[in-house]
Amino acid sequence: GCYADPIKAGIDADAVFDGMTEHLFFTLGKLATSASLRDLYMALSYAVRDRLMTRYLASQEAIRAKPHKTVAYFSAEFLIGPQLNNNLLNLGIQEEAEEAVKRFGIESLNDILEVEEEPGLGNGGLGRLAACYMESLASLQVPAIGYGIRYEFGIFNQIIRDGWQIEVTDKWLKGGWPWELPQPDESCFVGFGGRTENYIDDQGNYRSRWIPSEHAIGVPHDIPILGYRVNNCDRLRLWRADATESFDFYAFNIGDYYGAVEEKVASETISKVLYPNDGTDEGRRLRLKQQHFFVSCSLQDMIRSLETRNIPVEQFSENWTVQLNDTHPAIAVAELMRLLIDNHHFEWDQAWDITNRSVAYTNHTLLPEALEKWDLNLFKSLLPRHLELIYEINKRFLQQVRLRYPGNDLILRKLSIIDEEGSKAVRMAHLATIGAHNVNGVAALHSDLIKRQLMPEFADLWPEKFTNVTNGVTPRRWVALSNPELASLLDQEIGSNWITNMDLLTQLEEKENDSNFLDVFGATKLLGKRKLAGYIHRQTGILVDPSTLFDVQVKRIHQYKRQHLNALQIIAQYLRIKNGTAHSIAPRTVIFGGKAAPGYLMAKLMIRFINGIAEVVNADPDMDGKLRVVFLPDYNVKLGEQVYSATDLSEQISTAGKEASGTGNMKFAMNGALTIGTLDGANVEIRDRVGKENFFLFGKTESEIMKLRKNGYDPKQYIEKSPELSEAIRLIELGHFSNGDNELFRPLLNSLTGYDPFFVMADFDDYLLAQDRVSKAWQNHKEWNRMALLNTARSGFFSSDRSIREYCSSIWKVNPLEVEITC
Ligand SMILES: CCc1ccc([C@H](C)CC(=O)N[C@@H]2O[C@H](CO)[C@@H](O)[C@H](O)[C@H]2O)cc1
Repeated sequence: GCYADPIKAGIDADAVFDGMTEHLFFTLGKLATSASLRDLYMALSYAVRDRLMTRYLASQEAIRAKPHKTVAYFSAEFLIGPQLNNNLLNLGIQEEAEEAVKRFGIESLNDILEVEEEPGLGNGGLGRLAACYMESLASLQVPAIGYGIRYEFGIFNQIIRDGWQIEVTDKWLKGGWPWELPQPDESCFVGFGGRTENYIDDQGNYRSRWIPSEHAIGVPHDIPILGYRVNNCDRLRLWRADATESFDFYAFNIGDYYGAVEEKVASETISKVLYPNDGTDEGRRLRLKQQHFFVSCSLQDMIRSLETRNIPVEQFSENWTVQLNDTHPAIAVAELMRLLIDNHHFEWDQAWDITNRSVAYTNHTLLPEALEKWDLNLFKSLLPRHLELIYEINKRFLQQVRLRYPGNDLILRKLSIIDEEGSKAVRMAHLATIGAHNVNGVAALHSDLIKRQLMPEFADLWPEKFTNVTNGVTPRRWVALSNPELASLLDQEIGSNWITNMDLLTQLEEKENDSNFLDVFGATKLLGKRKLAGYIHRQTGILVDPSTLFDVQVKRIHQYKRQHLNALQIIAQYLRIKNGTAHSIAPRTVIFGGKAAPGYLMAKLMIRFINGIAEVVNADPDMDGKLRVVFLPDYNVKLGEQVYSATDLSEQISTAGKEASGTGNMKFAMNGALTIGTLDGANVEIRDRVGKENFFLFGKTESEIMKLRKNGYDPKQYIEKSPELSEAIRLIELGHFSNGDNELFRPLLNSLTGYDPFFVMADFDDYLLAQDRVSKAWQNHKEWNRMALLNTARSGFFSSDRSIREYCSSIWKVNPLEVEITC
């Protein structure tokens, strides 16, 4: 059924206005006359949420009525970003909302959108990919649930003080968040610690069971994920941890007030905060607790949904397909076995068959320090029953390996889930790979390196199990929402179907020599740059000229992403201008953005280094009109929406073989930025598709880096060979960018001139040459716009709709489900 009341469901401006007025009055207890911007944001959000509900409920009803295989996307992170404008776009009522808010005397809808708090429930690439995938699943009408954790505090807010990153707690929930629906009656119990015991059940079967010493409750909070202009509205089910016993009266009565709330505090801590590391496994007990918590709640929830629909649990894999977003939810392999064997009394083989058929695993990084390995004792103390099951899984697996490689003990040690070297540990990537029916990388080169470098033995054992699905990004948020000028130009030029069929963009190629069109295309970029210039001035006080080349590197700060290589190149440009040898350099504004993990000191020093350079360059009159350097604080999804549509040059300069894919690179290309980059991750596929001539390539390939590493790499050789590089280093050593303090950047210099693990020195000269090619190309604006247009025209492949279609057909074997809404 549907809800026809116009105040709740009408999609014209009047109805939206009435809906807002009603929520102001009844939900927020405010009169329009005294409503703040935030009140109006909440009122509009509730009014929009009303208009999602019919689709939201109909989508669930459709599955209840006719069982349909559903995707369960398990991720410790979902970086969903601001929700209001995305829901207005996907409902198709942006204009109506614009008109409605104007009736409250508001300048524009943008003023309302600006006050929205974004849920920072992720660190970077992995979390944002999960969000793009959830939106594409709904837009492609594929039933899906994203299962994760409702962190009370998300990724920290970043402020820059005296050039240093300062972390500030992210209180995203303060004042309430309108986009979630708590469902306490669907809570789940989760155990931790304790012991296991064997017993004989009343049919005389030998069984094992877990006696946890600690429990927590998982309360689900559902967030509707509406597809673009379809009835399908999937959901994100995020678990909040609560105490089984929230107040201990006995403790209170004897005056032990802390004791009275101790258990509550302990349980709630589980979903208190997101771990802010983007690629370094810290192996903290609470992190493993978080992983088991949301995985157990989710699997219990999935089994319960079968039972409530009277579908036998035996048919789990026909009704659910589980995607593990990296190893963070890999405990799912053992937890599903536990639930099927201990709770539903399945025999081992049947339970394993169901698990193997249902689970697939995506790897997002090759960095050794990012591969999760849990200390055996920690694992045993927290999850004793799971360890027993993992031992059994491992035993049976190694039997297979022995058959395949008789007498080869080394390979047994290499493949075992249990790492016996040094302090014993549980290798989660091995558990995921053994338990899954499919393992994929996130770009062609990365998937190849998984087979050649990370898991050669597994790939040799199960070649068909290892596949590739190159990442993608949703064009709804990353073009239509964040670049409305380009979107309306596309609508005019090729109609509006591009937004759900990005391959249509190739029609733009016909316009590559249409200079009027190229001018209009260039003009949309300039509009974005003007907006960003305004934002930069408001945030940092730095005045930048939108007519300069906007050269942008925004992503998490990490040595392998080589923000310091970019910074060194800026010093070289600075020196050329100072020495009067900067003949043909393009006037540039170099923009950085990105957070460093709080414990990652070298990354934090890289931020200080960039700000040190910015201070000197921006204060030097010789640089006026030639060079400006900006570090944009608190880079997140919202800021990203402003940056991708305002960029001429996209910096994708990681050491070849280190960036699994990258997704920012795709967002830039879609919005007509040219890429300067290495043959790493998805850069390879971007260059192949947009055309080698429309991409500024530099740097050593992955195999050249391997050779260099194997044959012994001495960065000093490269410094000596490069006058501009050695001059730049000399200037840093003099303290030129640190007010004369020549100790401040010592650790950075020592790393670069000593071991240089990411080959910054080896790629410097080639990078500088590529930047010269950029400067030269920038001189000819028409030619630049032509290349930019071809990047947009040929970026259709990088839509997350294409990625999701590949997952659906090659891994999940699921089909779309039309959701009928009969009024
Ligand atoms: C255990 C700590 C930890 C936390 C996060 C991660 C993520 C896997 C890191 C991450 O975000 N990887 C990025 O995933 C993107 C989506 O596939 C890729 O585009 C990026 O190249 C990859 O770095 C690893 C380890």
